[in-house]
Amino acid sequence: MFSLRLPIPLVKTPPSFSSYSPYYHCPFHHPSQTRGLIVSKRGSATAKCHADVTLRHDRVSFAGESPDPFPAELAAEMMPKHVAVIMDGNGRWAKVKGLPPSAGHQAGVQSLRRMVRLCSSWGIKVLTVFAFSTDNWVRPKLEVDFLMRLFETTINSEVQAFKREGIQISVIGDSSKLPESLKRMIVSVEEDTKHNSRLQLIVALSYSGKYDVVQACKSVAKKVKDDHLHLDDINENIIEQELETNCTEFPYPDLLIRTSGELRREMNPLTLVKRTQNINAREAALGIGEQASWHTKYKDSAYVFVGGIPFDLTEGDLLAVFAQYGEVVDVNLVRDKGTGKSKGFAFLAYEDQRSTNLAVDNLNGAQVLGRIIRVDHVDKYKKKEEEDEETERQKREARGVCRAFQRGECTRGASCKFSHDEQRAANTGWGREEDKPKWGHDKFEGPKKERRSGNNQSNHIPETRDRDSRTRARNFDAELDNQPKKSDRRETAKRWHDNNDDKFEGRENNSRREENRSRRHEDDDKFEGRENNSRREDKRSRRHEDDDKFEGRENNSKREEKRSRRHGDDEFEHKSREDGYRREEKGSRMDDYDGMELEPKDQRRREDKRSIKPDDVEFEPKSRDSDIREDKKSRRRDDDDFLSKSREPHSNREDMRSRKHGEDESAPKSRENYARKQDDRSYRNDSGRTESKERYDFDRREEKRPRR
Ligand SMILES: CC(C)=CCC/C(C)=C/CC/C(C)=C/COP(=O)(O)OP(=O)(O)O
Repeated sequence: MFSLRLPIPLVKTPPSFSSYSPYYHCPFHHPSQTRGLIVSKRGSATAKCHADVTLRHDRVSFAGESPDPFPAELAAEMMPKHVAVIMDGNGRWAKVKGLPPSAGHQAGVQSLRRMVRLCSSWGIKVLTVFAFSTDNWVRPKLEVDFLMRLFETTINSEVQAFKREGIQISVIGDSSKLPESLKRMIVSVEEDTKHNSRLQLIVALSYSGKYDVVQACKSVAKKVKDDHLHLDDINENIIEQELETNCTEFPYPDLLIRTSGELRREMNPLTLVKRTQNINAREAALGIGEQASWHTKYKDSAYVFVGGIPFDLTEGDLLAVFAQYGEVVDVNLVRDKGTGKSKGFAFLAYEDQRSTNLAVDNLNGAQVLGRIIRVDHVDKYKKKEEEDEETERQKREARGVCRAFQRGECTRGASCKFSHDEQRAANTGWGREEDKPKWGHDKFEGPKKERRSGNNQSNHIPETRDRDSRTRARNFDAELDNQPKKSDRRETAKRWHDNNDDKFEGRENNSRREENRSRRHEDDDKFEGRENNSRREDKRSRRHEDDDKFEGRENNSKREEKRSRRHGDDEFEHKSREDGYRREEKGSRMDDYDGMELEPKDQRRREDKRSIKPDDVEFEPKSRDSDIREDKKSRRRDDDDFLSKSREPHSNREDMRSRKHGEDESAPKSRENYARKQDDRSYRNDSGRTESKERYDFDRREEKRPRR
């Protein structure tokens, strides 16, 4: 909820898992080590290992038996009062380490222990941890159960320490969905710690901003209904009072940390300008010297970044402006290669690094020809070597033919990353695959199939949350390959795939299935509720069957174009800092810089709204409903994934999977069942056999997603 209020600075924290990893205390994986967090091994070996958790707090306690000394390099006056932490990245952390997600969550608890101890030692008054959002309920049941037990056991085992250390516990969120035992425990721990005042630990469980707004509205509405409040008296303050986040003296976090280390990259440039100005102002007010200043972090870089530069300005103009603070030895005004026009941002180097401090302090936020420029330090500027024309040409050719160029639509001219070779364009529809004759023949068979293949990891595995969860099943095989006895598993998998080739793999069979499916779906039109599905199927079969019709090809090539452009960007630009700045610049161009003069509060709200957008996209995929549906569909698969990824013998899983496929092939009992099976199938078939639906849906979403 608080995120609607403040432009909260996001801080990247490397996952701070020290040598102490709870996972290593799981006797199931590391029987030799059993100190600290004990995972009891009751019941079924595979299921219970991560489901029954007892915590022994003889290692790292929430509350600090040995308070951490305050770091000398931090200024006590500048410490945040309220720190909020989104506890994400557990799954990713575990995955990187080849561990099941449960191990990631357990490691998260250890991080939380350290955070509580630090906050308590360093005088931070409020720590909010976003542990489980309302969206998390769609996770596999097994994982949800595991987390609920983890919350309960963790908090329960620390009550005494909380009391002893003066830590107050408050839990916010929709408690109606929580298990009864957890609810009881929450009531009791809140009561037991309510008079503590050293640190308030707010645990957000089953919480989301929307949930809070809704419950606040209901509460206000009830007051109006009960005549305790008049309609005309409802204002922001009234709503604010009803928010659950208002359970503390300092409701608005000064610092928001995502433990995954994810950053909100596209922060509004104006916000960045103001943020730097604020830091400078506070440093000046506190009389912080050069040594302790934030500038010292950049003492090894003589480069500054300049954004928001009026497009008419030249290198000479920049030199004139920046030379006020020292001798400028390099100016890289970034220009479009094709048109030569300035892109509105530049990198400048001073001969004396200290000049960068002056330039940042004095020119950040200055107006140049009516635009507010942003000047900031550059951590590690890597001077881009100019490539000679021949190298560039070779790279372009290697990337393949520009699809837009083939359609006569490319507007990038010489700056296009792809080949504009007329001859190649005439011969090929598929970039690098130019050896084969393409038009009208094997258009869908070659690269496209390759692209569809779920096994091809290099093919842009989507990274957002929802997509990630949907691709888990597909990554499943790949993950297994990394497990011990790799070769055996590959063998088994190969044998299985070979055996089932007739049933599932062949292109011919695939298209026959598609035909059958589309034929069956024609009948479906008669049935209410199935219409959309049938339309989708129709489209799909049209794409497959109407090779001669250009429509399908065009759409497809448009998608391919988008995709390849994305690939191109990812490969050659995205990672670079320059690209980050470029995106910022796009944002800055859209900005109304008059905002600088605004009242701080209004200003903050505007910036807030802007800065929320990118994150919303990140957190809230386009179609929440459909994602939830898909998540539900994949729940069974996720359960398997969560439980037994690294333990269950591969052959067993392959067996199970083959049985599932066998069922799929059986005649559907009813139309509804059939439809369900069709949907399920797209998630079960890991190796791209029925990925067409998934791909199709994915492509649709991609097409709808606003381009940056
Ligand atoms: C007592 C108490 C409050 C304990 C906190 C326990 C804890 C660490 C909770 C976090 C649970 C969770 C859903 C994390 C998201 O990680 P993820 O699986 O979504 O990771 P990902 O972002 O990599 O997918």
